[in-house]
Amino acid sequence: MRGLIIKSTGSWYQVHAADGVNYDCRIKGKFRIQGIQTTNPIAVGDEVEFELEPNSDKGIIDKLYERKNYIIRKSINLSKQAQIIAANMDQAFLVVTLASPRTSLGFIDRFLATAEAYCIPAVLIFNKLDLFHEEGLAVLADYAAIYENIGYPCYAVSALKGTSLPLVKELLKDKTTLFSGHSGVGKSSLINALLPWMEIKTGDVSEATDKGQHTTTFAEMHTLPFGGYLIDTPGIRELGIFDIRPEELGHYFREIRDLMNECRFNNCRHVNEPGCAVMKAVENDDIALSRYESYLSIYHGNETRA
Ligand SMILES: Nc1nc2c(ncn2[C@@H]2O[C@H](COP(=O)(O)OP(=O)(O)OP(=O)(O)O)[C@@H](O)[C@H]2O)c(=O)[nH]1
Ligand SMILES: [Zn+2]
Repeated sequence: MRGLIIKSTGSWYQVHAADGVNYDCRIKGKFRIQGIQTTNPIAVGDEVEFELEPNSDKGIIDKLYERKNYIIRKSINLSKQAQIIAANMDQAFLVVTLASPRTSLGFIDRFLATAEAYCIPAVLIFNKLDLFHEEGLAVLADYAAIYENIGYPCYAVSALKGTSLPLVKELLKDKTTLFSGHSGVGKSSLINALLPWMEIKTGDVSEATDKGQHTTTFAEMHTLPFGGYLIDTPGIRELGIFDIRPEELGHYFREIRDLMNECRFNNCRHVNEPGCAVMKAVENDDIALSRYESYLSIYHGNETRA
């Protein structure tokens, strides 16, 4: 039977099958992504084929269907190993805030570059709108403009007051959506406000995440009653930029990608080359300086964290 992985604990997988029932399944055999060693072969969002064991309601997964996309992160303690966080997403929402704890533009740009690399359309949700007055609203509009100008939809919402949440709900309908955001931006509050029956824990306490324990965190997939799925990534602070070679990075900044053919040298790094169309666009304010700075920061391997 064909099914969708909706939960994974590493050894057991919950499969939502074509008959509408959820089955607990194990894996048989090896599932490998070419060239990447993974600590978990299958993740939420994966489409699989499974068979029930004789006289049992438990199943064995024996086939993994090709993925449309997937996100992985490096395991810090096991070099070269990666963990697949989720697969087959239609879109990724990054919940951010310009209130406290403020999301840095560098963090946003890193996320967007990663989403580009994984071929997942990204949307920015600016939360805590209720805390802004005139001046703050102007800053918010400036920030949103940076991203809307390069084609990323932006929504300003308040999880607390419910502002603009129907719009966000509409975007979730019939789609598989990944929710990300660093601790304290109100991601759990937002999910609870959108889907009150889910009762995800919220609070100011952020669990002390020891980087060595990455392998114990799994994404959670929730079925939406109005159609679609929401994938929450608790404890995952950022998607990480997995093995993007510096010379590829320009491809993952949309506005840089659009201009790179106009640089004098076809191997231009857009760092200090003469005749660089990207640097010229930054000078002319056609490319936002903050975006270019993020490009340079990632290019030079600067691991700035929000
Ligand atoms: N003013 C205001 N506060 C909010 C809003 N959304 C969330 N908060 C507050 O922000 C804090 C963090 O909210 P959470 O929903 O726990 O944030 P989170 O992003 O899930 O963070 P973790 O639980 O650490 O992953 C809480 O004190 C919330 O009450 C909002 O729209 N407006
Ligand atoms: Zn250039």
